Amino acid sequence: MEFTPRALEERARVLKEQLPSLPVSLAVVAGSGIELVLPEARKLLELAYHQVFPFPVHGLIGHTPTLSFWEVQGRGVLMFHGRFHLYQGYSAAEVAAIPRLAGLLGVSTYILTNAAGALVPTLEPGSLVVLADHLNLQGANPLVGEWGRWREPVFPDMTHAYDPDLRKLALELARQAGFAVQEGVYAGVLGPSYETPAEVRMLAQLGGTVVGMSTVQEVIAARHMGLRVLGLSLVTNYAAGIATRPLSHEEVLEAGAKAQGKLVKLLSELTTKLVAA
Ligand SMILES: O=P(O)(O)O[C@H]1O[C@H](CO)[C@@H](O)[C@H]1O
Ligand code: HPA
Repeated sequence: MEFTPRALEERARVLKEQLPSLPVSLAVVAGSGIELVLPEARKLLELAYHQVFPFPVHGLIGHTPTLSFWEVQGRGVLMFHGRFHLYQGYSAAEVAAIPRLAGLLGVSTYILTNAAGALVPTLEPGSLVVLADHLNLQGANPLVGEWGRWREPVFPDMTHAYDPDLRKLALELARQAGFAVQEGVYAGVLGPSYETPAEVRMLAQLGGTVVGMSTVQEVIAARHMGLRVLGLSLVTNYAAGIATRPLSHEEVLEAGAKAQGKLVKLLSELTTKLVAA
């Protein structure tokens, strides 16, 4: 069955009845190998994605597909553990379902994390990139067709897709959490094969800093929903041709696990600051 705006709106209505009745201000999405918890907050509820999204959900290694609901200073924070990717066969609308649902549930700020490859040799694995912009090279857009007509604007401006104030705050807090951190541009490709060395050189020449197979559809949909967006790329590996050994998803997951302590610290600080704002 086709996934329609009506189906998502109906699911949001049902979820609102199931979720604790706290004002929800923030959603956080965990990328590949990134396990997120909020040590100083209370987890009030956890739902499997098949209970959350009105389309068939199939998993991917490195993602535990659940939505958890946390209470932080009397406010609700949604944590999406795992995302949908075009290369898994999901449509652009399904990939964009996470920010759209978050928006329908009342979220105003959308923080996404992802695992990404470094397009430049100076960016070491383990470091963090606060996204300042992106290149959508996936040949898809979640606003095509009826989803684009679902709400205004039909032609959303993407000049400040990644919120400048959130970027500043994230840079400061990431340093405090112990990350080597810089701003950069996310090159979003389709995957699931990793890039060739020639593609990596091209992406760097196009202005990319890191490369990954997610994020851009979500960010377009989030901006269409009027959400403020913060994008954080954990550099899990050097991209092909810069790396001295073959790329693997296992290496990506390992790098996520290694950075977990710092990521949890950063996300805890960010959520505390943002719910209070
Ligand atoms: O972007 P996330 O979902 O973190 O995952 C990244 O890691 C996977 C490749 O190892 C791809 O899915 C890529 O996009
Ligand atoms: O090198 C990469 N390329 C594409 N996606 C990725 N996700 C993690 N690392 C990579």
